[in-house]
Amino acid sequence: MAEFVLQFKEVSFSWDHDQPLLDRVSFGVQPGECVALVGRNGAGKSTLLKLASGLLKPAAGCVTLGDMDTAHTRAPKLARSVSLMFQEAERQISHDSIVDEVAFAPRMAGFDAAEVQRRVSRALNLAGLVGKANDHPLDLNGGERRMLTLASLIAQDTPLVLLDEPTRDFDAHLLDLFESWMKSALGAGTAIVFISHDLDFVARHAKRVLHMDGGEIAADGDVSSVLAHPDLQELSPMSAPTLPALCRALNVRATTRLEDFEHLWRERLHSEGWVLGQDVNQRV
Ligand SMILES: Nc1ncnc2c1ncn2[C@@H]1O[C@H](COP(=O)(O)OP(=O)(O)OP(=O)(O)O)[C@@H](O)[C@H]1O
Repeated sequence: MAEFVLQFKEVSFSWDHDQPLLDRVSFGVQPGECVALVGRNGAGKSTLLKLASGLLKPAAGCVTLGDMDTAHTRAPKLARSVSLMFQEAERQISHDSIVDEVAFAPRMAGFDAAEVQRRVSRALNLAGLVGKANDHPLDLNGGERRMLTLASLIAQDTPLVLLDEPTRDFDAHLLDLFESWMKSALGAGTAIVFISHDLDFVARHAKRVLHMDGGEIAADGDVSSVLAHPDLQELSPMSAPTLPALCRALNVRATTRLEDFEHLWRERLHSEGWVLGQDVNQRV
């Protein structure tokens, strides 16, 4: 079995020959990993996801999915290993009913009717679309259409899922459904690579963050080390997630876990001679 579900080896790509967009980018993603891709607008994040899906081919270097080189593997075979939600997710919807949209990928993959039915039911259930199976996708609002593309990805059931700003347009209910699906998919060993400008969402879910800047991966590490690093603001104008930003302002070691913050903050107050009571905090 391949060690990585996705690997970039020295990958370069440009839309315009005079201006390379990605310059010898290398990284690997293992089964069950949750990786966030962050960076300023135009850094090349969406392009990188399209290269990862095999929709684009590198100008130099290679992208592999398991043991398949995307440059030399046909799309139907790649589709068993990877699925992608576009930034403009509604543009990838092409059927007149929700159920047909979700059934399309498993049908194309050659599954029998019973398996297609099983996958569609599971996907509609996880995406909260059971009661709308026969509706037209145009009857859905923006967030629901994004959930419909998620349902199509769930029905595809690939070991690697790529998501380009997946939580745009979500209300609290859809975000809840989406986060539940994410946790269960990761628990089942699916690898997820997602782009997001919502750094609190990144801090809640990603175990690892790739920060793209200047055509390369400028930082690759856990959430606290990448998103709370002072260089982040210098690399690109992104504010840190709420908790690491608070830690920084209070001069407490950066963390993305509320329990850790509480512990660190109590330690700090204790070291400064404060006594913490139920109702009254006073200095001795
Ligand atoms: N199909 C295309 N043809 C030509 N240039 C493109 C194409 N797609 C993207 N680009 C250019 O490539 C650069 C990187 O775009 P990309 O969408 O990959 O960045 P991004 O980091 O995802 O940005 P954002 O956060 O705004 O979505 C931009 O300058 C963009 O204009």
